[in-house]
Amino acid sequence: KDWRAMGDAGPPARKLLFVCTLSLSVTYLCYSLLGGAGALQFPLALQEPPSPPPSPPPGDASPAADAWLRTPLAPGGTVTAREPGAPDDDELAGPRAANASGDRGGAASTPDYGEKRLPQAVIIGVKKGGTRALLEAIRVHPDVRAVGVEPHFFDRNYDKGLDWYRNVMPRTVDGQITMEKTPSYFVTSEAPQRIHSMAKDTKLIVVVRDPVTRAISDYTQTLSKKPDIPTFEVLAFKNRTLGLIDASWSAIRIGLYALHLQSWLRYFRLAQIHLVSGERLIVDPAGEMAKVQDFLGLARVVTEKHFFFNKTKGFPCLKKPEESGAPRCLGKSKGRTHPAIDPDVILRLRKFYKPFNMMFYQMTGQDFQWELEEGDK
Ligand SMILES: Nc1ncnc2c1ncn2[C@@H]1O[C@H](COP(=O)(O)OS(=O)(=O)O)[C@@H](OP(=O)(O)O)[C@H]1O
Repeated sequence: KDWRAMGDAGPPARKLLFVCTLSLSVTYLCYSLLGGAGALQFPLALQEPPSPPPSPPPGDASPAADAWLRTPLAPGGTVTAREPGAPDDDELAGPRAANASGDRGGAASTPDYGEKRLPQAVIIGVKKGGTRALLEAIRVHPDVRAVGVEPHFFDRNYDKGLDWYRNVMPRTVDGQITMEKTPSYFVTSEAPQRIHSMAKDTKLIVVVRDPVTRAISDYTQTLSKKPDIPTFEVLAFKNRTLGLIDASWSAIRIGLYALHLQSWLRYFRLAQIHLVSGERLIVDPAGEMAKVQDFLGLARVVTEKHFFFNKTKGFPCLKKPEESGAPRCLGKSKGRTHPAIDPDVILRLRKFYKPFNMMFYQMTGQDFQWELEEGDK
């Protein structure tokens, strides 16, 4: 069965899709209703909370901790996306963000020729899925130029306008693809319509990862910045005795992939959305990159020979470029050790996500096998 064609399917398939998604939405709504007034916002409950307006550039101009490839200064870039507190791992603010635009390592690599263009392909999610690893690997391709930090245009900076967004981008010559990644787009309700109105043929890439592991990874990141937060087990439940999961907690909510994908399918055909397995990106980065390059219409330039497995890091890293430089692994905030979580809680979460995962497999025609035990995969 040609699952990828489902996005273009005729009325019966669409109807089935609608009915299934509706039933999941109702399931989610029941959760929200049972969970109390705080969650009575569906479908708004699926959106990220509105962000504060971007702050003026802060003084901190330390380099990105997490780039596989250090990015040079790009003339004119003025990204100011940031959270009220410390920026997220991939979100650099002010002057640091201005350094974001551009290319792969080395000051000489920022070309002053070519044109700044709006991106033709965007990595829209998911948070903690492996989006940085993917972006840095695809940037190795000579026909790809990407902005190094997350511009957050379609969620936080939309009022700055498309000229601002274009200016954030690196210069490209004809035939090169401009890219960016901002994982929060996937769960931003306005993002599908906004990206569609920029260019309806934009290629979208989503790196998905087992929603349970993703939630723990998300929590681990928050914990690293705010060590005093309650335990994962406490935050995961509205009522632990009743086994009622708190689906309004963003760490849980982001993993309801089927519901989020539904919003994108209102504006984009499934064939325009490429899903990368976050798990496979770690065990077989070259295999996933082959599919990404095919999707982007690029020659398969990024292959096995670009990766090696770093045992200390426990992840694949990029080999050093031929002429110079060191091998490039992602920084310390990528591939963190997760805290041990109560196995009963994990089990409960697996049950919670199962119908949403099944729906997601149906919608996409891909089985990501998140229900299988490690050994069975
Ligand atoms: N090659 C390589 N090196 C290091 N880490 C890798 C790699 N490939 C995938 N990953 C996984 O990426 C997870 C972080 O995902 P993101 O980059 O999407 O995070 S973020 O949303 O941008 O903060 C990160 O999650 P944690 O392991 O929970 O830290 C990694 O599991």
